[in-house]
Amino acid sequence: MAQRLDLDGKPIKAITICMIGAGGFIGSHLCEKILHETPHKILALDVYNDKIKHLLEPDSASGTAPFPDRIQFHRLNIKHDSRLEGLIKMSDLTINLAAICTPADYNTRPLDTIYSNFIDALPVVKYCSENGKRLIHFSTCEVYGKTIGSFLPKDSPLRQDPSYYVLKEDTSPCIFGSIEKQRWSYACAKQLIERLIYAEGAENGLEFTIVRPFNWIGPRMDFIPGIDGPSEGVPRVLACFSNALLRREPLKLVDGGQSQRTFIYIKDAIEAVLLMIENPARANGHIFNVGNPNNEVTVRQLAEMMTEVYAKVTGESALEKPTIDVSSKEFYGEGYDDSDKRIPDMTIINKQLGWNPKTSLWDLLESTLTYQHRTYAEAIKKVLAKPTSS
Ligand SMILES: NC(=O)c1ccc[n+]([C@@H]2O[C@H](COP(=O)([O-])OP(=O)(O)OC[C@H]3O[C@@H](n4cnc5c(N)ncnc54)[C@H](O)[C@@H]3O)[C@@H](O)[C@H]2O)c1
Ligand SMILES: O=C(O)[C@H]1O[C@H](OP(=O)(O)OP(=O)(O)OC[C@H]2O[C@@H](n3ccc(=O)[nH]c3=O)[C@H](O)[C@@H]2O)[C@H](O)[C@@H](O)[C@@H]1O
Repeated sequence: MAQRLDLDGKPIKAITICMIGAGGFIGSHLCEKILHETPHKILALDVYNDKIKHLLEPDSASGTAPFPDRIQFHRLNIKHDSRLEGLIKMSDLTINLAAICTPADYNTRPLDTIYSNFIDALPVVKYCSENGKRLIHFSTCEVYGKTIGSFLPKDSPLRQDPSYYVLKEDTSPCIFGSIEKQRWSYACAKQLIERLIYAEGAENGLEFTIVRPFNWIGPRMDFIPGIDGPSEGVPRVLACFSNALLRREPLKLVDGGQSQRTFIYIKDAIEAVLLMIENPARANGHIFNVGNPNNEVTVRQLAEMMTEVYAKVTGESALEKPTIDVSSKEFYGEGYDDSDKRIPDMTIINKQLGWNPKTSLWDLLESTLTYQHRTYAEAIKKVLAKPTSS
């Protein structure tokens, strides 16, 4: 492999990365990228490894594992495993991705959500700080909560002013709903761990980078209920809509699908993370928005576009009535609330890492839905063909 250079033209040394939550959606893509394009080694920690099996196990043709000396899987739960500190000590960098991060859990399992996103992350921060190890911690764009503009009257011209809705790392406030709105348990726990990491940096010199992903989507995100996850489970919107399309059921629009999101292709986003890994001098001490401000849609528009793309990639006609409205109470239960709009300001990541997203929403949906169809269509057909027991 040719010598890799950082953004300042200096050679990049091979490092060992302790990746916690490596078996998840983002972790699986990050492992692939690191193994294919860099010389770095990975200690992959997770309770599951289904999404990275192809990187760990011998392939049937050659009989050997693809990266035997570069990735080592450790099945462990960071809540209670004494191996954690040793693995962090053995590494140059720790990346923490572990979390409960599906909105259906925030108001129905608020204790698990808070423990997972705050309490369980504490030892990771502590071990990094005490052992002088660098940390890249995954937070979320949800820490911004609602936009300032959402509190203005509907017809206020100020709603058109970007300073009322564009979300900027060092100036935007964090605006959550009341405690009864348990939706915000996740955002609040993530906010507090961000503050703790920042304070460890300020008081004890911890070298940290905080990532705020804005709706990263792509293959391997979450699960399809009843196929590779619980039948009653509610994944994030990409998987919910994929599931409905695969089953030829209408896509459910929560409270009219008026909320807005900017979606970014996982492969674009992972490039930003690799730049952070390999350019510590430019990334340390920073909080980075990672999103695609050009891909904004309402959830209703997302449903319409996914329906159109799915028809194109499968050749199947769309349903006559492709969407159906549901109330948030019916869909998520009591205590749900929502972010109205999420547009990332890109100034800081542009300046520090020169990174920009590339893929349009249409293109990323085309490759993702092609993957969903290829991966799940047969399994869904089998499930639908089974007679239901009455
Ligand atoms: N996907 C996104 O767009 C997005 C957006 C904002 C924030 N994030 C954050 O990025 C991180 C990764 O998200 P993801 O989409 O890959 O989620 P994911 O659920 O696919 O991955 C998380 C992984 O962490 C593991 N994990 C959870 N608790 C653990 C524990 N106690 N011990 C060991 N492993 C544990 C899970 O098994 C899972 O494999 C999370 O912190 C999430 O809050 C993701
Ligand atoms: O991805 C992110 O950046 C962050 O935001 C997500 O939160 P959210 O975008 O609200 O979650 P989704 O499940 O992706 O839902 C997006 C929107 O679609 C709506 N939705 C979801 C599912 C569905 O079937 N129908 C539907 O209308 C939701 O109400 C919400 O308005 C999750 O909190 C995290 O994974 C993450 O931290």
